[in-house]
Amino acid sequence: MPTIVMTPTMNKLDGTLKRKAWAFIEKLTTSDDTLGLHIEPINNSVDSRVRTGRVDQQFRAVLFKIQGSGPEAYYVLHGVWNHDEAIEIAKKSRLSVNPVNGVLELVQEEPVAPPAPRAEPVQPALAASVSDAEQSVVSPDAAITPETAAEPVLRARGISLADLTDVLGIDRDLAAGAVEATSDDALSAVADRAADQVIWQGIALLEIAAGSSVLEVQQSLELERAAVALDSSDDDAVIAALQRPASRTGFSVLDDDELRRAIEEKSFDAWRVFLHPEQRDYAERRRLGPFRLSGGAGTGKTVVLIHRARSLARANPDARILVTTYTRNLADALKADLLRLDPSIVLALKLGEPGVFVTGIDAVAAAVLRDASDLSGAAREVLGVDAAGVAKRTNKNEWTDALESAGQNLPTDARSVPFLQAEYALIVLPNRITSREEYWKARRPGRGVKLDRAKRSAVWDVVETYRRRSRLDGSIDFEEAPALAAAALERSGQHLCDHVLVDEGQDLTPTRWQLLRALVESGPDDLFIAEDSQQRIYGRQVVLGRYGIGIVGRSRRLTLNYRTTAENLAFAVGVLSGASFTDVENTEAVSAGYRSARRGPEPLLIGTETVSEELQAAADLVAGWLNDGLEPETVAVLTRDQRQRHFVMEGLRERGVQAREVDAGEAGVGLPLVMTMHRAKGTEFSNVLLFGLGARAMPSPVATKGLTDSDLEDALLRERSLLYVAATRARDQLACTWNGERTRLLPEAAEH
Ligand SMILES: Nc1ncnc2c1ncn2[C@@H]1O[C@H](COP(=O)(O)OP(=O)(O)OP(=O)(O)O)[C@@H](O)[C@H]1O
Repeated sequence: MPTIVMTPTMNKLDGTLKRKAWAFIEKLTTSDDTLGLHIEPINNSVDSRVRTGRVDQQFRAVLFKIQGSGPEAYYVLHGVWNHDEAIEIAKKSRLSVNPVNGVLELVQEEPVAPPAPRAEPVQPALAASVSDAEQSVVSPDAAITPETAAEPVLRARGISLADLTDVLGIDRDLAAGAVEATSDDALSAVADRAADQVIWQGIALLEIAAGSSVLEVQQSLELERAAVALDSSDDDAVIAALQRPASRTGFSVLDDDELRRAIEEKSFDAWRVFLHPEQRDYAERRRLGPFRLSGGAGTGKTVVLIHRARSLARANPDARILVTTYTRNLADALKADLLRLDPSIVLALKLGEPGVFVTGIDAVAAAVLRDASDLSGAAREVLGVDAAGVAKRTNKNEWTDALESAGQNLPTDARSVPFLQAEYALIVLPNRITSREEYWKARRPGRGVKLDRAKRSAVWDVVETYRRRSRLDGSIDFEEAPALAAAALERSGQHLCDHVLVDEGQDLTPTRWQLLRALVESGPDDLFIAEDSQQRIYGRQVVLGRYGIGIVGRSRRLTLNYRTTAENLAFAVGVLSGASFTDVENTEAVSAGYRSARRGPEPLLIGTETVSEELQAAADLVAGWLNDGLEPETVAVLTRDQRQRHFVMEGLRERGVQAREVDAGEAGVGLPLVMTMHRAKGTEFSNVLLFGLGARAMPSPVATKGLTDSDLEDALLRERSLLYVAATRARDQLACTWNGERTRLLPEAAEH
């Protein structure tokens, strides 16, 4: 059976043609002699290995047959086109091994785009010199005087043509275009052009455009020099080149299972097969201890986590692997993605059994508590009581009631439910404080409000009251449950997992981290943490080192955004500007260097006078998108809270636009969706409308009411992050509406 190698173009077919193309591939997998496939070479083609095959009367597949020294051929599928176009494309397509780095490329002998202004050969040594670069700056038709001519962007950064061609292996014309670019936009445009030709070169130039050095690009794409000169005409060299990490951004050798599924589904998800070398490395390389993968929204952290779970499961089918995250909706989505990546993966039915167990972190706590052997010991250690009811969760109002009944002596800056809840979750529980005396002595780093002994006593009065009431009620709260579970595990000396992988780690609270730490023994591949501190919309900033999770030196960041267009990304990053975020290692989180592989329309910003006008604008936008032919479920309207979600649903309905209100559970298909920004975490849509971005609605008055100064600061940070999360859900078109004054969290941009 021949080996089938896919390129991304094979996924761009629609309708009947798609069906026929996959039927063609299916036949090809059995034998290339199959009657009717008409696999034929093309006269006068630049690559003698190119073939066309008959998809139907009108369409032809263009493919390469690589025989090599093995018994079976490799078929590299380039794409499917109308007969005449296919012949033209086949004639000029060449599979070529990059002479600098051994990466496989599919190139067109005649460039599709007009040649860059400076196409004549340049001696690499000379190209690096200033005089040469100066000559090449001025395009013949640009009326720019030497005084006004802008300096090429890359020259200012000390990057020469030779760096791009001879060190990185970038095509000479593209490299010439890049070194001549006098603005970031012009440089990005060259990167876009490169991506249309050879994907890895597009990524390399995008990384350069975003500020990476030549060495950094070399490392990120694993572009070390080819050890031997590779000969493109040698089939075995081509087959070897397929394995280079950067080749795998544009070519995927499907294994039997993947191929069978792709044929069944008549497509394959790019994220399943075309990983960036960095993503592949983070998914596959074994680590000596906890590993943190950070990165902006849409950079593929979840994709890496899912690939890593599979890789660990494949390496040891008996391993007990936990994949978890903060909310149940997200855990369900992770499970669905894991099964999409690999339906044969063995899911564990219970925590602690071999296989991959996917569930929300609170369900993990509940599962541990259900089976814990020494619950009373854990209750004594954490809560200072002999027994705790672990099946029931404490009512949210208990803190308010405890504050009212025992908070008379509290200082003003500690007299709020959010303050007390945070003090309990960040200090009391993780330190297992069970007495007033212990609380007096506790260290309280990062808590803002200073508390002397008397003030601490006043806080403790409320904590004690809260605990007493919960005990009478027979309940524990959502912070206590993981604290107890962690203590129970520690007392049992048992580790229920061999590997724990956490998504959206920034939202986890200290006791949840303690639980994760207790689930898995410290050692190789114990914890893999995907997180983005700038997307923290729950909980408080946490420093992992305080909970036995030492990451030092095992932290990496992804920066290439696969989801959002450059326009939406710039807008979303603008939401973050002016605020400072601290990550789980207690260092400043940065958003510099994020870049997008895609371009699209500018975000639409629509301010109206009245709320009814805003609803009308929303209804018009959504109706317009549907009229343009978007699949309804790829359109989402996001709101700040549930009340507004109902309001928008009603407003759209009154204006003739049917939509589906999404809360917990699956989003469903067939209608545009309306959900809160919180619910939208981890999802993505083609077009997204952020409704209600007025100054009075965001920051939310409810979320910021009655807070102490430092709590308010953190709440405002979370509001900003929430808007960032919401804005980064759009793949293509982002729109924002408000009535009256707009929120100050929005970055400055033109109104439409
Ligand atoms: N190598 C890849 N090739 C193609 N698509 C990719 C690749 N990596 C990620 N993607 C796509 O990019 C999008 C974002 O990926 P993912 O959800 O993993 O990002 P994330 O960093 O977890 O985002 P967020 O923080 O917003 O949840 C998804 O549509 C995913 O399929």
